Amino acid sequence: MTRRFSGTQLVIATHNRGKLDEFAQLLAPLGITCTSAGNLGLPEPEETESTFLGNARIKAHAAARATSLPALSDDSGLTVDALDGAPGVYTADWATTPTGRDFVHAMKKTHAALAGHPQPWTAQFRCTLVLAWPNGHDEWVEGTAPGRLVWPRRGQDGHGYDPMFQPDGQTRTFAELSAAEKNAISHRGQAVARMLAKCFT
Ligand SMILES: O=c1nc[nH]c2c1ncn2[C@H]1C[C@H](O)[C@@H](COP(=O)(O)OP(=O)(O)OP(=O)(O)O)O1
Ligand SMILES: [Mg+2]
Repeated sequence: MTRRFSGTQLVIATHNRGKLDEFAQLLAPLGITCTSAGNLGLPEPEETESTFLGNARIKAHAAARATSLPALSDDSGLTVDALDGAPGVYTADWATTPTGRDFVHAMKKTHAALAGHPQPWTAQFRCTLVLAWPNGHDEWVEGTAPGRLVWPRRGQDGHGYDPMFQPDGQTRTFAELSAAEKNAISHRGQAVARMLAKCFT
């Protein structure tokens, strides 16, 4: 049986500021109090699974256990068709440098991997959301945003790989869209809509 959320407090199980800002906007209509794992100072769990769902479960259950509150996690990434789905669950790892995460580095690495591959460089942003309760129950949904990678990268807004991702039906990249425009079509926006329909109605 699908379990429904009936509380007044929810932990967003992320340490990513860009995701958190998007969740704040997407969940604002619910009128519930949201805190985040990052702002609570919870440790960032190791993402040791090989699927988005597996890693989303790790993050949601860790935060739910630590806070005794329901927790919503997001595991997401970019799958590039010409790269057989890479970077996929390793999308964040491609940003790793000796001095921390650097998404300009990650985008350059992605562009370099596409050398010799004909355009369009079709790709998808994918998001799996897990809502976990302290007793160990969870519910999950997915969202996908199809599009293509562009180079040079364009736009100042957004986060992560947004400047090199142009969603289908748009001439602008995610980083050139307003937050509301991105949320209306993004992998995360679609997954949140599905989670709201599944567990918050
Ligand atoms: O809308 C997006 N716009 C641009 N880039 C994005 C987006 N959504 C995911 N991404 C990229 C960033 C990160 O490199 C990876 C997710 O990795 P992922 O482990 O799920 O997130 P994270 O480590 O940044 O934060 P956390 O695990 O604390 O939620 O995909
Ligand atoms: Mg992560």
